Amino acid sequence: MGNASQARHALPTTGAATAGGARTAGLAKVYGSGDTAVRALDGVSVEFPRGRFTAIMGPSGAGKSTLMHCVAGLDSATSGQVFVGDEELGALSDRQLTKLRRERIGFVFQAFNLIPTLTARENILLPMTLAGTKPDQEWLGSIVRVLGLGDRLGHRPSELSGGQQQRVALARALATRPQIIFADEPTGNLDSRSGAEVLRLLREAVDELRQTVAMVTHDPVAAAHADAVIFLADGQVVDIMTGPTPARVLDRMGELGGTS
Ligand SMILES: Nc1ncnc2c1ncn2[C@@H]1O[C@H](COP(=O)(O)OP(=O)(O)OP(=O)(O)O)[C@@H](O)[C@H]1O
Repeated sequence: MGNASQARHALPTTGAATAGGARTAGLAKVYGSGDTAVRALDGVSVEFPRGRFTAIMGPSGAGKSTLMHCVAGLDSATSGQVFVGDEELGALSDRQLTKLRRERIGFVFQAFNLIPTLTARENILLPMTLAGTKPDQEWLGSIVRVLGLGDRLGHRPSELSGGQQQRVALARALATRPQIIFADEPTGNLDSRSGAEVLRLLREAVDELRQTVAMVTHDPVAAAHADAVIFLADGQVVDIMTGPTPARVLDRMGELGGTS
């Protein structure tokens, strides 16, 4: 894998790749009402800085998925604000939000979510096929090179290992040069070797392709690949750890009451 600064020079720089990451200001999310209301997020102000890899951790029910869904525009805030780049999501119409999600946000899921009848190449190009836009061949070439998918592009998901399928899913997320990629337990369905490979590639997407990544995980080893870890508990940010190591993350999770 080439030298990071060389790769940076070799890559084209377009608007989407250089615009800001995402952030929230006083974000609150309440599900339901009255006696059954659940305050899933309670005044969360966090930043997912451009070109950085941020992990989100916390005990079960802490609000990790809710935070990710609100920042990704999949769920609306009850109060407070979410910004993707300069765009405040609450100010957008449904149509604008759908467009922003399609063009500026990438998703990587635990379950890969590839279309079984399409080849790896067709899966990677699917967001652009749906949007009727042309792929940037230079950018696609960079992605395929970094992810090591060159000899797998003609295969269908059933002909690929779990790790290879997740690499295709990551390539699909990167293909539109999103402003931010959300990864939800991306190694949850992988053996430890394939999981480590996917984490290394997420790291390279940040270091070599200058992408912004936010990842929800329960795994301290996975979180240690990030530049910073946001810890949530009961819908609030209780800590932000920079330069995480598995041991420090594990300790902090222990204090918060468990690793899941
Ligand atoms: N659609 C919903 N309706 C009602 N309550 C919800 C809904 N989604 C989440 N909640 C509640 O909001 C709180 C936060 O849930 P969330 O899924 O964000 O937590 P999490 O940290 O991702 O948990 P886990 O690690 O178990 O996935 C929980 O109490 C959950 O039960």
